[in-house]
Amino acid sequence: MTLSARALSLENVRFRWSGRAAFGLSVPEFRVSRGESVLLLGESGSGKSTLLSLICGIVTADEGRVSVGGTDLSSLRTGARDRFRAEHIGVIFQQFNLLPYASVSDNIQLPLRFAPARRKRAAPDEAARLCAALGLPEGITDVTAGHLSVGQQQRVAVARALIGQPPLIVADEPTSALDAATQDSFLALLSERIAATGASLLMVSHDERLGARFDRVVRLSDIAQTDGMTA
Ligand SMILES: Nc1ncnc2c1ncn2[C@@H]1O[C@H](COP(=O)(O)OP(=O)(O)OP(=O)(O)O)[C@@H](O)[C@H]1O
Repeated sequence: MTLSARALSLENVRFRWSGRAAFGLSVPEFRVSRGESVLLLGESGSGKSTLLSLICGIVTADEGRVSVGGTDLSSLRTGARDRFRAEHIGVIFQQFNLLPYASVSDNIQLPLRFAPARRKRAAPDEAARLCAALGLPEGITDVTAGHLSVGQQQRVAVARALIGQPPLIVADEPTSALDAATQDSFLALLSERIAATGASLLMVSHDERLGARFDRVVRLSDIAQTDGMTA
């Protein structure tokens, strides 16, 4: 398999947060193939969000290489990295990060503002279609995001990650606020939508029970060494 066939590849990566309680993470090798879904398990404070920040180019590795779709993120300057992320990665944050005063439709379309190629791929009614596919009620696109239930916010965050079909979806504990039954139906919906676009999914969680819905389950401790204060 050629490097460009990888959705994601980390090689000999080292990263350390600065500051007194400096936490360091090193990842000799980690890869995700195109179309593959991977659940990355780790305890709270083990470095999962740090790893996702490296993968999204929010922070850059001190050493080694993080490549998304064959592009080495450290070869891009900050602005170019932000645009690259908007074009190629759909991110679902732990707290969803919706704009509370903006409509559902504007929230979903937000990444398209910074990503012309992704914008071109998105059909004019894609926000509404994604909402329908994710089981949100008709007409919700005009509702202000601050008025939504937690479960609805979560679906809107997924629609925002999926719009314009980015090749990699990255999710940080998106089910932590849900009960077990809702978690399962949410994950079923997420997997189905992602399979429909052929994207790869990397989700991090501390919850082993979610594993059945993924092609592969990886423990952070199997791919990374960490040091420093972790609490
Ligand atoms: N912006 C930051 N600046 C400095 N240190 C940080 C920063 N973000 C995280 N850390 C440190 O990195 C370590 C790992 O945190 P991280 O959030 O990556 O773990 P996690 O596995 O995602 O935890 P959780 O499951 O609780 O979200 C912690 O010691 C934390 O204090």
